[in-house]
Order: sequence, then structure tokens, then C-alpha cells
Amino acid sequence: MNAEPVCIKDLEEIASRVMPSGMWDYYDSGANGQQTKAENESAFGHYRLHPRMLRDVSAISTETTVLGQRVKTPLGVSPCAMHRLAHDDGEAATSRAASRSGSIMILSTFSTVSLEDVIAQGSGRGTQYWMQLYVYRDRSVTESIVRRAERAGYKALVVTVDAPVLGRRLADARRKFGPPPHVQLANFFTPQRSTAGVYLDPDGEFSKTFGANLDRALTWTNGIDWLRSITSLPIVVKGVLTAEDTRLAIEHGCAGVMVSNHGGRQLDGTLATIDALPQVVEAAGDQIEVYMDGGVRRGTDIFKALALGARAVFVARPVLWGLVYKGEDGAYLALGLLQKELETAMMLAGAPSIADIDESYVYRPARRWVRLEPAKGGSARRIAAKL
Ligand SMILES: Cc1cc2nc3c(=O)[nH]c(=O)nc-3n(C[C@H](O)[C@H](O)[C@H](O)COP(=O)(O)O)c2cc1C
Ligand SMILES: CC(C)CC(=O)C(=O)O
Repeated sequence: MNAEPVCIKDLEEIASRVMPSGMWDYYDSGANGQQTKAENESAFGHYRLHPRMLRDVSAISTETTVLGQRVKTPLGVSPCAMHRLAHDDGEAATSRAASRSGSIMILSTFSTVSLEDVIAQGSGRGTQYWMQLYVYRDRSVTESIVRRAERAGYKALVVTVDAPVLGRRLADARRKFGPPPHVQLANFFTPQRSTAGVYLDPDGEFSKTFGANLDRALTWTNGIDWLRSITSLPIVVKGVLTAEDTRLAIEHGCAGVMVSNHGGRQLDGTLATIDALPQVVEAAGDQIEVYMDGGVRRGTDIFKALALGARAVFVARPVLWGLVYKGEDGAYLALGLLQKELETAMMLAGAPSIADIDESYVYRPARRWVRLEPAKGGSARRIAAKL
């Protein structure tokens, strides 16, 4: 295909053709049977729109506020490790693209351009940068990232809580995937810096590097309360899929939760994120902001997530595919395609501003997942057996 891509699926198709297979597999893979990865996308198709006509849609605005700050669009970039697998300019290119689009960018701790260099590419253009954290066994490593993020101007910390261990991605396991030597985890290892307390697998196998550094004993108390005690930056918990954990995030003073299943790369068999969103929104009430990511490939997906109560909607793989296609301009194209599609959906649905988009615009599927509740003196398993 030589024509300019006109939708995210075009970018995916190009990336799947031009990326070396090991790197494509790392970007693409979900965990195990990849059910959750597939359903993140397909579940959007189960929601239908309820558009309204003859509303003045001559002026569309996607402006909104996130964490109290104005942003041009509710569409943001989810954190992804190692953008230099996609393009030599890596996260520097993504940063320029995000700032041109006015999209919030969440930077992965495992970035291949340092957090200081990433924000320097785009600051002053009116968008926000948030820093994603994995909490390390050696807390001084996490604390030093927090201090650097504060100094550099990041506006929030996004703690990823769905990865006490890396999900089992079969293609990566078969290949013992590791990045090529020129792709460095730039917040820790550069020719000038090697961070004490961070283990790097000598054979370069990524899942081993990850597993050795992360604290599997992490809890709301020793993780979230601890972080709150060392920083005044707002804390967003990424990887929440339930009302129960949303209530805990509120109790522990978080500013927001991101409904995410890590793009289906961690626990396979969870709800698709669009299906998990309503219970989180209900539990959040007006106490905490709710964001979501996972499987967003069209403007109407963003519209549906906003209608179900997300304050902002993030994408990961689409931006990586854009980077593969044309670096900064490709990532900008990916965000631009989604932004245009969102604006078109708003016009066609009769909702000229983000504040107009509410639940009245969507039909939810009638068939819903129902949780088994333990009965008095009985376990959920027994109830299931009786059915
Ligand atoms: C290649 C890749 C690397 C990722 N790295 C991180 C990461 O470093 N930290 C994190 O919190 N999430 C990471 N994620 C998960 C994304 O932030 C996001 O939750 C998910 O991919 C969203 O789904 P989407 O790719 O369908 O948009 C990664 C996802 C991909 C595809
Ligand atoms: C291994 C991580 C650093 C990146 C990640 O979260 C992912 O690959 O899904």
C-alpha cells in the first residue's frame, strides 16, 4: 500500500510489514491466549451510539480539563517501553508529536530517551507530561525517578499496578526477547550513567530484567501511601479494573485511576477495559478522575469511553505504529487521525463539546458479565456448581 494511511488500521498494517518480527511481536503481543487483547478492541463494537440531530455543530471543541489543567483534547499517549524499537528518535519524537497535538504524554520509566530529554522536546507548548512508575524493590531507585520527574516538570505520577510480574507473552518467551544493544533504558543506563540498584539481565532478556527489579510485595500501604509521603505530585493508579480497587484508590488519596489491562499483556481473561469502565466510574463518583486505555482505534471508541464517564482516553500501540511509519510525523499522524475522527463523531452525534458527551449517547450491550457473589456460609464456587 503506497497511499497515505487514513486510519489507525492502515498504520498497523504498515508497521506489521516493516518491523523486524521480534520487535513487532513484542509490541503486538498480548498474554497467553490473547483473549483480553482481542476483546479490548472488539468490545467497543458492542456499544451503539444514540445520536441527536439538528444541534448546532458548526463549532466543535475537544478542550477539557484533566487534573484541573486545561488540555486541547482528552486523547493522550499511554506509557510504552522502548520507543527506539520503533524509530531511532524514540520518545523524543513521540514527545514532539504529543506536544504538537496537545495530547498528554505519559512517559514509561523504561524509556529509551531520558525523562529530562523527553520533556525538553515539548515543554512550553501547553500540554502535560506525566511520569509512569514501576515501584522497585530498591525504593531509592523509584525515589530518584520521582525527584527527577519533579525537577523536570512532570505534572503527575502514574503508578502501574497490574504488573507485579510480567505477563507471559508467548512470542517473546519463545524468542527470549531482549532489545538490541543500541536500545538502552535511558533513565538508568547510558554511557554516562549506570544506576545502582537496577539489575540488567546479562543476556539482555527483558522479562528477566523486569522481574528482578520490580517489587512483588507492593501494596496500597507500602506503595501508594509511601509515594504520597515522599511527593506532592498527584498520583494516578494505572491498571485498575474494579469498583473495589477504585474505592481503595480514593481512600489512599489518589487523584485518578486509569482503567487498563495493559493492552491485554498482563492477566489474560479480564474484562475488556470499555466493559470494566462503568463500574469504576460509578465507584469513583466525583471524588477521583477516571481515565482509560486499551483497544482504542477509532474516534467513535474515544467518544464511547467519554460517554461512559472517562475523563481522558489514552492510546499506546497506535502511536508506536505511527512512529514506525514516519517517526515524529507518523506519531503525529496517528494522534491526528484519532482526533479528527473524534471531532467527526462529535459532529455526527450532535455533541459539540466534551461536556455534552454523556451516557445518553450510548446503548450498552444487554448481555452483561455477572459476578458470582459468595452466599452466607457458601463460596462462589459452590453457587456456581448449583446453577
Ligand atoms: C510495547 C508496549 C510497551 C508497554 N510498556 C508499558 C510500560 O512501560 N508501562 C506501562 O504502564 N504500560 C506499558 N504498556 C501498556 C500501555 O501503557 C497500555 O496500557 C496499553 O498498551 C493500551 O492498549 P493499546 O495498546 O491497545 O492502546 C505497554 C504496552 C505496549 C504495547
Ligand atoms: C516490560 C515493561 C517495562 C514494559 C511493559 O510494560 C510491557 O512490555 O508491557
